[in-house]
Parts: sequence; C-alpha cells; structure tokens
Amino acid sequence: MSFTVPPTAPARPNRCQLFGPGSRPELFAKMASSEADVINLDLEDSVAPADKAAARANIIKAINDIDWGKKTLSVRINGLDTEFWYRDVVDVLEQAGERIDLFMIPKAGNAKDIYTVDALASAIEMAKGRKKKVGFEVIIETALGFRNVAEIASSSPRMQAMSLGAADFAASMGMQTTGIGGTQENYYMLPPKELEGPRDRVYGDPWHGVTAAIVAACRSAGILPVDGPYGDFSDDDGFLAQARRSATLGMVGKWAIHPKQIALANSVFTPSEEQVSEARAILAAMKEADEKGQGAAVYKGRLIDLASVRQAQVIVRQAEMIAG
Ligand SMILES: CC(C)(COP(=O)(O)OP(=O)(O)OC[C@H]1O[C@@H](n2cnc3c(N)ncnc32)[C@H](O)[C@@H]1OP(=O)(O)O)[C@@H](O)C(=O)NCCC(=O)NCCSC(=O)C[C@H](O)C(=O)O
Ligand SMILES: [Mg+2]
Repeated sequence: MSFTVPPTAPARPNRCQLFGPGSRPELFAKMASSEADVINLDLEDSVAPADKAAARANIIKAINDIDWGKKTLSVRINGLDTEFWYRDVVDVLEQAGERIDLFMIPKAGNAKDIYTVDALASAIEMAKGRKKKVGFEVIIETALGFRNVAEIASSSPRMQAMSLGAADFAASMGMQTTGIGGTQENYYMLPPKELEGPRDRVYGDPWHGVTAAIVAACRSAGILPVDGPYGDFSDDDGFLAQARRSATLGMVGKWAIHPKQIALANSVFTPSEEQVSEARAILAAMKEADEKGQGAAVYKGRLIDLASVRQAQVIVRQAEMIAG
C-alpha cells in the first residue's frame, strides 16, 4: 500500500438512482415509494427552459411535503454555463427543508466548477442557519470533465458520488452515436483475417475508458462511482449487460430513467448469495491458512492470498451495508 491512504466512500446504498423531471410532480410520490436507493429530481435536461421556475417550485414542495423514507434525495441543478443554476441552488436551499441530501452538478468540467457551487451553497447555509450541509454528486459527461476527473473527485468535502453521463459524454467527445449508453453498432473488432472460420463481430465497450477513469478517481477520493443512464428502457438485456460491465469495473450502481429499470439495477448491484458465500469461503480458507502461518492457500484449485481477502471483503462489506 501507499503511505497515502484514500478516504473511505460514504457507507450508504447507491444501487439505483431513479430520475424524474421536476416538471412532472405526479411522478414524485411514485418515486418515493419505489425501491431505488437514490432519488434524483431533475431541473436540468428533462425540463424545458420555459418550465424551469415551475419545476423548482414543484421540487421544493416535494422535498418539504413527501415522505422520502431512508432514500438519498438529490436535486440535479442546471449546468454552470446556463442562467438557471444559481437560482436552482438559491431557491432550493432557501426554501426547502433539511431533507435534501445532495445537489447533482451536471457537466462538471474542473474543480473550479464544484468550488463555485460550494461557495454559493456555503453562503446560503450560513445565512439561513441550515444545520445540515448539502452534499454534492457530479456527472462526468464532457471531454473536459474526463480530462479533469481526478481533481473533480477530490474537489470538495461535500463530494459523495460521481456518475457517467453517456449521452452528453458522447456528444462532447464527438462520438458517432445517438443512443444513450450501451453497445454501439460500429464499435467492434473482427477475428484476424488469417484465422479460419466466420469473422463474427465482437463488440467492445466504448464506455470502458471513462468508466475506469471515474472508478479510479472515485476510489482514490473516497466517493461513489455510479453508471449513468441506459436510454432504451425496452431493452432489459442491454441494460443488464451494461450494468454488469460497470459493476465488474467497480461501480456501485446505475441510474434508472424508467421505473422498470430499478429492479434490474438492484439485482446487479446487490451481491448475490452465491457471490457472498464464495467470498466468505475465501475469507475462511485464508483464516485457516493464516493460522498455519501461510500467506497463500489453494481454494478450488486456484491461488488465493491477501489480495483475495481484500477482494472478498469488498463483496461481504457491500452485502452487509445493503442489508443495513
Ligand atoms: C421515460 C419517461 C418519459 C416515460 O414516461 P411515461 O411515458 O409516463 O412512462 P410509462 O407510461 O411507461 O410509465 C409507467 C408507469 O410508471 C410511472 N413512471 C414513469 N416514469 C417514472 C419515473 N421516472 N419515476 C416513477 N414513476 C414513473 C408512470 O407514471 C406509470 O405509472 P402508472 O400509471 O401508475 O402505472 C419517464 O419515465 C421519464 O420522464 N423518465 C425520467 C427522464 C429523466 O429524468 N431524464 C433525465 C436523466 S437521463 C439524462 O439526463 C442524460 C444524461 O445527463 C446524459 O448525458 O447521459
Ligand atoms: Mg447529460
């Protein structure tokens, strides 16, 4: 290990973040009674410019009136390049009660963006005597954000989570895609032409690079890495494949843009009974090895050692945290 020990991430479930436009208040109670761990009430791209003020008012009322239970409650503000964002922060922090947990800052480009929102939020909290400091989560969805992902992750003590926004990311990177996330038709490899047999396409993951960058930035800053939206909510298998790739790379959850995606996300980001019992068996085997003075052991025909203990602990800790 390095002498620099990264902080630990917030110990709260973040398997699914359910989004709903602030301009559709009829959805809010349904969102509150859903199985999502995090609720994102949106003021940004799902709300038309003419509806921003009404959406703000809807969200403030909903924060104050609805029983959100144990959910993490987040409001996505508008981008810092718009005329809307400051009023999102001012109105919500001046008029909504302490139930709000997070602001989601979209299109984060660098640490200065987060600092700016931090300064405004801090002033309002002081002026209003708010006891609870609002936390922040951000979306990496621009080329600039990708370049500065590490400084953004550790930009403020308010930071709790970071998501990949595949749609805006693709646009900002100039990618030839139109769908939101998932497999892309033209991102494939072929077997070498020298090999015999059919040259079936093997699809790659165009989100792999930025996903790994987000996970590394988050894990070293002690915040939660989250996969963003999968737009085709009629494609459960595509959602599951994308979510499983993100979970394999270290992300803790995924957005749902439709309620039918909640159970899918929860199923992927809750360690299965098989995964947990395998992890516990590895821990038991290593304990036995340790008692014999051995640093490594053989488990089901393969090597396990202290790194295997750390891997197994990740799964057991996740399962215990989710079980509460
Ligand atoms: C996608 C939707 C517009 C679909 O809405 P709708 O046509 O009403 O869906 P259904 O008729 O299939 O709804 C079935 C029932 O589910 C309820 N419902 C629908 N949506 C939600 C929701 N978000 N939360 C809770 N409940 C919901 C309906 O009321 C129906 O209920 P019932 O009649 O009782 O059976 C809509 O789902 C929607 O607006 N989704 C969220 C869109 C959003 O917030 N987008 C922003 C996030 S993605 C993004 O911003 C991209 C990102 O930044 C990037 O760059 O990648
Ligand atoms: Mg976006």
